Amino acid sequence: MAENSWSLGRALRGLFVKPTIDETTWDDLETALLTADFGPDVTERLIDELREKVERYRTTDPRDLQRMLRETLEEHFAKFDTTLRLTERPAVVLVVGVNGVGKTTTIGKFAKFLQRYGRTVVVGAADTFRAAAVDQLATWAERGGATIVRPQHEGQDPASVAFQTVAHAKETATEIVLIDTAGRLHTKGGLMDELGKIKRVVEKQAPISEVLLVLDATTGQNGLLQAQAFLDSAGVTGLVLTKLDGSAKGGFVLAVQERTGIPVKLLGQGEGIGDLTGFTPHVFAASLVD
Ligand SMILES: Nc1nc2c(ncn2[C@@H]2O[C@H](COP(=O)(O)OP(=O)(O)OP(=O)(O)O)[C@@H](O)[C@H]2O)c(=O)[nH]1
Repeated sequence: MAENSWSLGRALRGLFVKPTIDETTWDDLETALLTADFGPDVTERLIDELREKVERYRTTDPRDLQRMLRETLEEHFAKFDTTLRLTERPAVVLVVGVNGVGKTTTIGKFAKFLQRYGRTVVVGAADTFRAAAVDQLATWAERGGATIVRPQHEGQDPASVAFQTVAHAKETATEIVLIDTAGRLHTKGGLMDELGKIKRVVEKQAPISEVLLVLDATTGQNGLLQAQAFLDSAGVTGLVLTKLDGSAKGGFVLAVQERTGIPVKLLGQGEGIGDLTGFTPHVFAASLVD
């Protein structure tokens, strides 16, 4: 498997080839986990669990520790149900998040991802205040093989664009609706009111299957603070982490799940249309450790 920037592999290599587990092993492991942005709480818990397992199995072999680390991480990742719920027809997905985190790009990549599974997709441009943003979304929707419903004029009520997008999906039997929403308004209250209105209007026609919050993995804890209003009141059902490529913060994936209690459902790992994958605990844990 090709080594990812966020893999712990390099940081841990020296540790697992040593003849025996000793105190420096634990120090080095702690440093590697903290560096990878697991955060102090999760790091401490992981180290405690691993020390306990090493003791229970009476091993001093670092290769056992490597296997236990992989298994422990997988157990932690798998505590959350990372499956996308897209069984309704149409399945409506609201995509939320602050500006600049990669929302537009993610929508294009997600459309492509769904298309690869044979799904038809329409994108609704309900972030209606910047014409340039709508054009950019249109470009990404096209790359992703989706149609787009645009506002009829700049600043059109976002909820009415969302309504028209779901109506279009029903008329054309399009299976999945991805709705782009605004990342910033003058007040946070205004933004949440707008999202609430979009939801109410959409739900007159179809249930909302997922509310996906897009987070930039390179911003770590700070990005979570910026997204707090969404976490508090947008009814987020899943997280999308973007910009994991080039980031050394593989641990953020676990830290963010534990801190929010919300599963990571998609990972963005590049600027290309194909650079979005689902999140599979087993695969991710193996890529982190091996
Ligand atoms: N390396 C990398 N870059 C990404 C990824 N996702 C998005 N980007 C880049 O991040 C920048 C912002 O992405 P956008 O999709 O425009 O972000 P946005 O949240 O829609 O931003 P606004 O349009 O300002 O609201 C662009 O330069 C993207 O190419 C990713 O997974 N990896």
